[in-house]
Amino acid sequence: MAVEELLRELFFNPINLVLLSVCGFLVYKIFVGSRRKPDPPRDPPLPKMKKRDFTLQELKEYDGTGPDKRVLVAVNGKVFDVSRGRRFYGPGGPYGVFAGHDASRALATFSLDKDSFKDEYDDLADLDKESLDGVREWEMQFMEKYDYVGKLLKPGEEPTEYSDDESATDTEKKDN
Ligand code: HEM
Repeated sequence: MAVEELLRELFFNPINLVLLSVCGFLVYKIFVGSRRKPDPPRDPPLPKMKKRDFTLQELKEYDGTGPDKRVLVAVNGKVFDVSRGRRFYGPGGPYGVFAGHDASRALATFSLDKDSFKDEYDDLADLDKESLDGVREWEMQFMEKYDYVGKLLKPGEEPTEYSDDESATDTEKKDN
């Protein structure tokens, strides 16, 4: 009986139905969608970016549609070069909405809704501790997988002057 109730709750509650459809769509995009057409020839990996900080506006230029197709995503105040995860974040990818944006709120709230992306700097001040812990965990995952390029600047914050030979790093050792 408990299983029956669970299934009824899962399939007849509209919120669960919406969540199930979103998950189904993402699984489709990640696994099935990418298999339908043969993989296009891989672009050679991009050279590492010179280290620099970004305003929210500057970040927007790196949405994967520029001449070098570079994709940057900000998570918890840090900007990552996610170009090697193009199948996730590139145009048409399941997480393509993150490209050139601050993905912190979306990751913290596990929502791809357009309300998760603000036009102004988002200080996440309204989020609870659990969501903020969540976004820190995502930040750590991005640190492990992608190159750290620089900071996402708060309004009025001056960009750091990095030395000429500093390029994006796999870890953030130089900042802490
Ligand atoms: C509930 C439905 C969802 C399902 C079934 C799902 C499934 C997956 C799967 C299978 C992967 C790993 C793909 C791989 O490594 O090949 C993945 C990665 C990921 N998902 Fe989801 N996802 C869902 C929802 C979301 C949502 C709502 C978000 C964010 C708001 C999200 C953000 C991510 C991110 C950032 C990655 C990591 C991509 C990377 O490695 O850079 N997912 N997801």
